Amino acid sequence: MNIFITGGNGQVGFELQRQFSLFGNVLAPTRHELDLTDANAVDAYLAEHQPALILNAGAYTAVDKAESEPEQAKRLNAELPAQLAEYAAKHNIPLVHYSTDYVYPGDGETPWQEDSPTAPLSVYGQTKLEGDQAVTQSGCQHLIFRTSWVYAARGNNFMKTMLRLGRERDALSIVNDQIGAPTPARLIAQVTALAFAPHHSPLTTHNSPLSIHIPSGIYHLAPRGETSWHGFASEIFKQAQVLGEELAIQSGTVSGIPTVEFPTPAQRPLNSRMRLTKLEAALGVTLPVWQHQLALTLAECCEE
Ligand SMILES: NC(=O)C1=CN([C@@H]2O[C@H](COP(=O)(O)OP(=O)(O)OC[C@H]3O[C@@H](n4cnc5c(N)ncnc54)[C@H](OP(=O)(O)O)[C@@H]3O)[C@@H](O)[C@H]2O)C=CC1
Ligand SMILES: Cc1cn([C@H]2C[C@H](O)[C@@H](COP(=O)(O)OP(=O)(O)O[C@H]3O[C@@H](C)C(=O)[C@@H](O)[C@H]3O)O2)c(=O)[nH]c1=O
Ligand SMILES: [Mg+2]
Repeated sequence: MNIFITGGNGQVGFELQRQFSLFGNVLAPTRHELDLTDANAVDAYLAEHQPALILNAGAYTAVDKAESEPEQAKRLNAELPAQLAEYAAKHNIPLVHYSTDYVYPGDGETPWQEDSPTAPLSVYGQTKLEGDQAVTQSGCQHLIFRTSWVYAARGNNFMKTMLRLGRERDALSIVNDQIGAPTPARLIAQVTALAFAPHHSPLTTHNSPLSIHIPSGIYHLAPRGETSWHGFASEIFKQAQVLGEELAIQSGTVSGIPTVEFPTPAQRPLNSRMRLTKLEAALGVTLPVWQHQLALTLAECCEE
C-alpha cells in the first residue's frame, strides 16, 4: 500500500517518513521529482501511484515572502490541499493536512478552540485557511492538525536560527509579546501516527493501519504550556549551554522587545494560544510540556 507524503524533505514531512514507514510503502518525492505547483504533474503522480493514504506536509511556509508571492503561496497552501482532498474523496482514502495558528486573529489572551472564528493577518495565514476550508468541504476522510512554531533538528526554523545567532552575537533582541507553543516536527509526526494505529487486542476486530480512528475534523496539535519567542530563545540558550554548546550569548542577556520594534512584511498574531483538549480526549493522550520537547530536539542537534 502506497503512502504519499508531500513535502517529505521538510520538517514535518521528514519525520512523517520515519513514522509511516511502519505502515506501508512511503513515497516522498522531492521537488525535483514532483513540482507541487504543477497541478497536472500532481494528478499524474496520483494516477500512477494510487496511494492508500495522503499526508500533505508540503506547503509555502515563508511567511514574509508570501506577502510578495501570494499566487505561489495560494497554489501550495490552498489549491494543492483542495486537489488532494478531491482525489481522496473520489477514491475514499484518508487525507492528513497541516495548518497553523496564523489562521487566528491573534487578539485577546484566551486560547483558541478549533471552532473559534478565524481572521488571518497575513497572506500565509489566509492561504492556509483556504486550504483548511477546501479539505473540510471536500467530504473526504480527513484530519487537519493546526500546529504552531514548528522546529526540528533539520530544516529551517527559529531554534536553529537562534543557535546560529547565539554563537555569533553576544546580544539579541527578540519579541516578547507574541505568545504560543513551540512544536517539534517529531511530535507532530508521532501524534499523526497515533491517529492511525489504535491499540489492538485479540478481542477487537482488526483496524486497517491506513484508516483514521478518530473523527474527521480540525485538531490543535502543540505541546502544553506557553511562551513568547523571547522565552523560547532564552530557554534554547539555557538548555544549549547545559549541553556544552559554545555560545557568545548568555540566556539572561537576550532582550525582550515588543512586536512594533521588530517590523516585518507580514503581521503575526500576538495570541497564538491553542486549546489542546479536543486532541487529548480523542487520542487519550496527555501532550508533553514544550520545555521537555525542546530538550529532546536540542539533544539531537547539539550532540557532537
Ligand atoms: N514551520 C512552521 O512553523 C509551521 C508549519 N505549519 C504547517 O505544517 C506543515 C509542514 O510545515 P514544515 O514542515 O515546517 O514546512 P517546510 O517548509 O519545512 O517544508 C515544506 C516542504 O514543502 C516542499 N515544497 C514547497 N514548495 C514545493 C514545490 N513547489 N514542489 C515540491 N515541494 C515543495 C518543500 O520542499 P524543499 O524541501 O525542496 O524546499 C518542503 O519539503 C505546513 O502545512 C505548514 O503550513 C504549521 C504551523 C507552524
Ligand atoms: C530572527 C528573529 C526573529 N524575531 C521574531 C520575528 C517573529 O515574530 C518571531 C519568529 O520568527 P520566525 O521568522 O521564525 O517566524 P515565522 O516564520 O513567522 O514562524 C511561523 O512560521 C509559520 C510557517 C507558522 O505557521 C507559524 O506557526 C510560525 O512558526 O521572532 C525576533 O524578534 N528577533 C530575531 O532576531
Ligand atoms: Mg519562518
